[in-house]
Amino acid sequence: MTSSSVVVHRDAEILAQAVAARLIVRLIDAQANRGSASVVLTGGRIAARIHAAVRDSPAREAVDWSAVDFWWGDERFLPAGDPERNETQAREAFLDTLPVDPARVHAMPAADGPDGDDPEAAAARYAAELADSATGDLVLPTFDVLMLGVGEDGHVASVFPGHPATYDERDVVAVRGAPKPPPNRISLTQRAINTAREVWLVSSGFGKAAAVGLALSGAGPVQIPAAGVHGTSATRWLLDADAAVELPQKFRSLNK
Ligand SMILES: O=C1O[C@H](COP(=O)(O)O)[C@@H](O)[C@H](O)[C@H]1O
Repeated sequence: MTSSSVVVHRDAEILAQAVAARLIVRLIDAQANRGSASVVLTGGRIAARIHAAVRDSPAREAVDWSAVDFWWGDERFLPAGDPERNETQAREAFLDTLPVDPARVHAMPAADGPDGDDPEAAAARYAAELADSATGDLVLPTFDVLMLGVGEDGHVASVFPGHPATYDERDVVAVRGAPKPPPNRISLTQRAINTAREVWLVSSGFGKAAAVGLALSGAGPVQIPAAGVHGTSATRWLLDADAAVELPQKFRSLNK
């Protein structure tokens, strides 16, 4: 049984604080049930605020950070340490301040990594790393929570509207010619995203309102990739009030 919900917070700061609190509790519960936890991080502006809120929360002490696997939903295919890499931003915002196990921080390969400037080979390498962490016949580990930002155009991870990634049968793909810089990226596909127990779509600001509204109004997953993702147990839309201004009426009445 999968549940779907929309929660609207007053502003971006409250949204970031609330998502950080949710994330900490989710990790605590996963560790209580299974001894470890697995989270997929996203990039972007609201993610940076969530990461900082986790870092600054006293409740972070309740998580065994050495028993958390960190994965990424997408990466800007740039050299290691580039400030535009989602990995660099997450490390600086919170991972470098927490007692994580470096072997459990699974960054996507960089453009100066073992595959050089070849995003297809880098994507295949990340798929292999995921498969190595999977159990039984699975080719992906089971993610407890997978967070996504939502682009103004409705993209999630680096799955952009109308791009081949929207109908790719693989779990990890190289993206070339992305409409948002940089053009070369690596991304989980919607198919891979949809294996996570919980998928959280986090969105802030008026610029996201149209995409969020379309995604929750039945748009197709190629036109609006955010419309094509869900968790196996829960799908949560976590919004600030500005991102929620074009929500369909049925969601607005629940979030007055
Ligand atoms: O480029 C990307 O953009 C999206 C959204 O970022 P935002 O700053 O508009 O919130 C992000 O989710 C994705 O991970 C990132 O690579």
